[in-house]
Amino acid sequence: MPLRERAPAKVNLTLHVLGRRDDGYHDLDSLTAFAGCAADALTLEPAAPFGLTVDGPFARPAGDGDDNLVLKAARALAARVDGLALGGFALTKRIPVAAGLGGGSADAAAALRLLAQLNGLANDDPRLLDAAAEAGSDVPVCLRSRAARMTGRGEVVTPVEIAPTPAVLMNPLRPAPTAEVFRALGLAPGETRDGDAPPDDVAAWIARGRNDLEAAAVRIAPEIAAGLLMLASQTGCRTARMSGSGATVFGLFGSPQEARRAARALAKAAPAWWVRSTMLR
Ligand SMILES: C[C@@](CO)(OP(=O)(O)O)[C@H](O)COP(=O)(O)OP(=O)(O)OC[C@H]1O[C@@H](n2ccc(N)nc2=O)[C@H](O)[C@@H]1O
Ligand SMILES: Nc1ncnc2c1ncn2[C@@H]1O[C@H](COP(=O)(O)OP(=O)(O)O)[C@@H](O)[C@H]1O
Repeated sequence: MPLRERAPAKVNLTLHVLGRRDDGYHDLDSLTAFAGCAADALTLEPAAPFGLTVDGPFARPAGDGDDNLVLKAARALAARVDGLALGGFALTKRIPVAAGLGGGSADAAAALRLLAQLNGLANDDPRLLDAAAEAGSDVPVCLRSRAARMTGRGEVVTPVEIAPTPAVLMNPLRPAPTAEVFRALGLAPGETRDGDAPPDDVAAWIARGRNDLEAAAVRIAPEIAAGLLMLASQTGCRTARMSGSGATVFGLFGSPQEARRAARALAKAAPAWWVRSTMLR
């Protein structure tokens, strides 16, 4: 029987960029949450040879080659754990790719959880955390897949309690490559910006927050501005913002019914977009 894990989409409720480091990465401060029903599915068959098959609506852009983050994460863990038992992975790809939803990172984290289960490793085993950080900046926060404050390059993860938050996610199905968006932000190496301590109240943290990558991402994918306008003008959402490096935008609502109603209206108004209503936690 294969082992199974869900790999839920990540949403950056806030994303503040605090500076560009000399190693080319940016220091971030982000309140991050996870979608209840926008997720990839990953299985691991211990008896099968090491490898990966991919199916689902976004199988092609994700690819099943060596650069898939599932295999990259598995190799990063195998390099740290002598005699690590592996197996055959099968991924069903339902999260749009290069969308600011951390789909590849969620898959990498799910692969690490499956390997931890197979090999009897604890969730807080430092080798698991190191392998996650090597696989990508967003992978550490995806290991737990519950709301957290993410700082540093992404590797410093502090759990945050948030009330389950009804949301609509919408993506124009145009990729917004993360590195390109950070480049478009145009910070010089070593340049820093002041960061504020977030308010204790999570609702205020979200309401007063922002996504510093929004303007840079709009220059690369102008549809983002149209999505934000649709959310703000047509749905009555409390907050409309971009997730990660885009191009996914999200609206936050007072109730799941309002979110579902808005998702139906948006899917009709923008039939070429991927639209989902979900709870963020
Ligand atoms: C922006 C965020 C916010 O959660 O999300 P996405 O838009 O990818 O979902 C993440 O920081 C993305 O994390 P991840 O997608 O894992 O990025 P990585 O593979 O580590 O890095 C890809 C590239 O993005 C840039 N990068 C990434 C993270 C970071 N803190 N600073 C950066 O400058 C670098 O140019 C790097 O080469
Ligand atoms: N399992 C995977 N799912 C999606 N993309 C993947 C995966 N493995 C590698 N990639 C590559 O990683 C890049 C970022 O993908 P993704 O995680 O979807 O971006 P984002 O974090 O912006 O949503 C893409 O260029 C894609 O080709």
